[in-house]
Amino acid sequence: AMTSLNSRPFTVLVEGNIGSGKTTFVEHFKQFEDISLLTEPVEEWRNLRGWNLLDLMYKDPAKWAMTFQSYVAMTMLEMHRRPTSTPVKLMERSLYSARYCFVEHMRKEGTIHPAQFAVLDEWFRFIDREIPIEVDLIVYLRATPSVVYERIRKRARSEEQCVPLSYLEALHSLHENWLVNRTHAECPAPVLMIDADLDLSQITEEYKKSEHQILRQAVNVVMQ
Ligand SMILES: Cc1cc2cn([C@H]3C[C@H](O)[C@@H](CO)O3)c(=O)nc2[nH]1
Repeated sequence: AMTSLNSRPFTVLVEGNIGSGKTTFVEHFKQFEDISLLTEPVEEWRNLRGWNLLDLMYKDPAKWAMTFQSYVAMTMLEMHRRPTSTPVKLMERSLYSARYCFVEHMRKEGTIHPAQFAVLDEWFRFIDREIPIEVDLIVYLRATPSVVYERIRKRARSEEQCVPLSYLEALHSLHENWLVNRTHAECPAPVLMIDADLDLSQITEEYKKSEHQILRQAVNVVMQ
């Protein structure tokens, strides 16, 4: 296994809409011993001391979105800061998709009150200013909203069955703003786009494209 010569691992964020295949993508990299995989801690959000915050949020967003997003942000910060012994670290989602996609949408929709947004945004700014979070590459699983809508229905994660297509379209636009139009300067890492509309049989070829990018860049970092 490659040993990392410098203090921190080559860090890759895996980003994309609900149902775009992030967990499947991350698990594809289980085959590499030099990569640590940090999947989205959905089970923590579904059971915090017995409370299913994900379900509470979907059932009563006005009451629970703020609580849910503040816990999500904490779990994301923990993942960003989690030490890994491998030269490469792959993370599913991030504090950036939390702020620029989900919290941003809830602010625009009024699901989160402006005063609640101000508190969350102060937290994000504080973390961005005070806590070093390094990102070297973002893999964007770019999918059409109608495609992920169908997948969510098939996947049948109970809390998500009420997710309307309009929500997925709004989240898609926010991902496009962030990762294609690059409207947020706080996360300047290069973006590698994957066509996530492809179904499982075809997508392995797409993964290979990113494998090469990730491992080659990782070797560069390690050999620096
Ligand atoms: C960073 C971040 C991830 C994330 C996921 N979610 C929801 C979308 C999916 O239904 C589920 C798992 O990604 O959690 C959310 O509402 N807010 C989030 N913020």
